[in-house]
Amino acid sequence: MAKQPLGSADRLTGLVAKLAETVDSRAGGNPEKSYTAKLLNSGELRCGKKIAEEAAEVALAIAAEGRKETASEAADLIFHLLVGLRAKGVPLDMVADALAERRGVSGLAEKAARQTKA
Ligand SMILES: N=c1c2ncn([C@@H]3O[C@H](COP(=O)(O)OP(=O)(O)OP(=O)(O)O)[C@@H](O)[C@H]3O)c2ncn1[C@@H]1O[C@H](COP(=O)(O)O)[C@@H](O)[C@H]1O
Repeated sequence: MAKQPLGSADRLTGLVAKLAETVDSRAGGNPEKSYTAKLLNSGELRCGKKIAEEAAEVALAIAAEGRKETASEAADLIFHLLVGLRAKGVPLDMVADALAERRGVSGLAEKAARQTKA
């Protein structure tokens, strides 16, 4: 079966932007009423562990499950990544800066430059 392309990110970025606002709004909230508040309250280590767990689930889904399961695990990972970034105090603009700096630089060229430096 031909693999579908990623397609437009417009809808996803809009939803991620709203989710980021929700995550921000939950900081300092009641952990008994909000999973986000509970996770943020649990600290950076716990948030980091959840991201590792969710990332492993995405990896397993990509390797061995269907597209729907993979999309669902990816959504979990995006949510937990936002919570982890909030827990760490890393604004999305900083991630945007990191991504923007790499634009147009081939991953292979970047790796070769690192190996020359080492
Ligand atoms: N997108 C999500 C989202 N994705 C996943 N999850 C939760 O993430 C949790 C972790 O999944 P697991 O399978 O690891 O469950 P678990 O083992 O019970 O979790 P842990 O005890 O290990 O933390 C589940 O309880 C999911 O419901 C989410 N919880 C919240 N959101 C969004 O955040 C908004 C605010 O949620 P609250 O903060 O709960 O009000 C929601 O309206 C959603 O838009």
